[in-house]
Amino acid sequence: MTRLRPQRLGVAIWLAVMCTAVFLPVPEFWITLANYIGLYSLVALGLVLLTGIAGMTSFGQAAFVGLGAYASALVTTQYGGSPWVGLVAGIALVVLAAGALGAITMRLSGHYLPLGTIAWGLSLFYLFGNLELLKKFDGITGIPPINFLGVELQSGRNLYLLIWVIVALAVLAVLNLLDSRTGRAIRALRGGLVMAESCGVNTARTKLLAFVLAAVLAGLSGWLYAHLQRAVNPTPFGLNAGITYLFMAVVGGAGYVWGALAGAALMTILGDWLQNILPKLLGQSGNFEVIVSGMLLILLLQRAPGGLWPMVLRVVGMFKRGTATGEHPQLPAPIGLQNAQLAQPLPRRPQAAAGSTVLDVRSARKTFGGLVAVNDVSFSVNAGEILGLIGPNGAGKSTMFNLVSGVLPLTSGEVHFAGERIDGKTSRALARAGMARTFQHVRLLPAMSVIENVAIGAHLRGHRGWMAGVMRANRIEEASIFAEAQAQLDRVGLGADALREAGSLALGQQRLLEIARALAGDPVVLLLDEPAAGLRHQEKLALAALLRDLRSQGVSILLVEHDMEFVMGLVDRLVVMDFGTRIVHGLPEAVRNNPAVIEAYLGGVE
Ligand SMILES: Nc1ncnc2c1ncn2[C@@H]1O[C@H](COP(=O)(O)OP(=O)(O)OP(=O)(O)O)[C@@H](O)[C@H]1O
Repeated sequence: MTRLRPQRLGVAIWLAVMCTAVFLPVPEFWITLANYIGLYSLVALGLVLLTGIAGMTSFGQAAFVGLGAYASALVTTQYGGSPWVGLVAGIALVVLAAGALGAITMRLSGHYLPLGTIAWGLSLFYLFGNLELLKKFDGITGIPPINFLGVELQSGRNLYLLIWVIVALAVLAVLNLLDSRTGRAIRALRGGLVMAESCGVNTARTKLLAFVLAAVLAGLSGWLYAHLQRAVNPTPFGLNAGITYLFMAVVGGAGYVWGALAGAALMTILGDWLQNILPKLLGQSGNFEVIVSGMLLILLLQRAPGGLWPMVLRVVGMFKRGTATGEHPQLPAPIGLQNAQLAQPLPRRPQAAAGSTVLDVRSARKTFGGLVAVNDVSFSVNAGEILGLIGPNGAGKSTMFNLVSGVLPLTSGEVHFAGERIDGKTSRALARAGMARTFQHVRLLPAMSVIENVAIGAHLRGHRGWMAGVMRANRIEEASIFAEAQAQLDRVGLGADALREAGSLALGQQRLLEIARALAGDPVVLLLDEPAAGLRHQEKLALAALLRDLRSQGVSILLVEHDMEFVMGLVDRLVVMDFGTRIVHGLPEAVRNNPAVIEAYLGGVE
């Protein structure tokens, strides 16, 4: 039996408390407030997924709430359908609309993305208000209540249980999703698209998925809203509401599932309390609560930039630290580690025959305007060897690395990998073909555990989708991916740190972690971009020892490095670049004594 993880236990306890509350003699007003918190939580939960976790800001979620609400209102009042048919119609409409809008807006980046969401948020609002079918700004009235197992959910008290069970299921679904192969891909978007793609994640599809799922949660909230209010009009689905939803997610802690609930509860209760108390204090009525709550929320965000939930976690952590042993804090074990006994070996790709050419760069050229950054450079990497590519600052090494790894297109020339021409292919296609890389400036997900970071590297070795993640139908695959990730961590010497936060590792360990992540993809060749940069002497020695080990296990490595001493005792062959040109290549000792190298490279070094 699977142990209940703290998060899941949290859902169970909280749901039990919420469900018991309705049977106590609590005032009707509290029930109404709790119902609205539930509805807002659903939308904020979608925003946590979309904005806090996937890193895409949307001001337009209220429009999806409106789509869910109007669809059910229309189905039930105009076509005589049941609210459940309305729910199906609403979700279908939201998926279609979000699919179409997301396909356009998710391509935007920077401030264009939020502006894009504002644009379609406004468009949908005015669509609701101008369509005769939807009774324009007057809206639709006479919406029937939901009938659940023969019971008409007429009152707020009746709907309360349904709302909170749906919220609990949604929280559980998002928690399950995030602890799955697709969830890690969504989280990887935050680490930069180049990193995610180099691990084989289809970033465009993953962004769209996050967008549609967030919209579905909003649509679900809209459906409940329509049957709670029994009337809909465009006002609650406008831009103001969109901003408020985003505020809820950010104030609660946009990076945390529980932050959605915290934010929705805080803003709803605070707004209501201020609305009651301010007229009494000020002796006059007006919308003062909007001004005061705005100021209070700014203050809160100043004190706690990550939102309310991280503050709660810190307080809980303080209590925990009292009993801690001084070890590094451990993150909860992902589902893949909890079911370790289910693990099966992941499929491995055929490795290249020893000595055969795995990577062949032929007259690669790259120009930036008039500057020739890489000038017809050729070299090859053989199976089971370490080839060093070195050169002084500005020699063109990074550009060469980007040409080989599919980040930059070649101006001319060819790159062949495992017998196939690969220039022009995406990083993702190269990952699929067996090329894995690390980054000059380490690119990890610092808040994620070490082992989950490595599991992202094995993305292409699994295939279960988001639904399997949500339904937990992925246990065997998750266990297999995590067994592989643990094996790679053991291989680089980080086995004992699997559940540490990746961001808490020293730089040298972070570089080892990147190598483990690359190895988790079962690569044919490993491309390392200045792995020794910024490392202390001991860390360099450990890294060199690891690379020697990997070579002895048959791994082929292209090592792009600035540090001459680091590569000398390590690589089998060296290629030296200067001013974009290959000036020398050969065995390390011969290269070291070559006058051209001494002049171009060592000449400038004391
Ligand atoms: N995107 C770009 N646009 C214009 N010029 C560029 C671009 N990228 C690199 N360059 C130029 O190409 C040349 C080679 O740069 P590159 O970063 O590849 O060198 P490097 O050998 O990796 O240097 P370092 O060790 O300092 O990273 C430099 O003159 C650099 O200014």
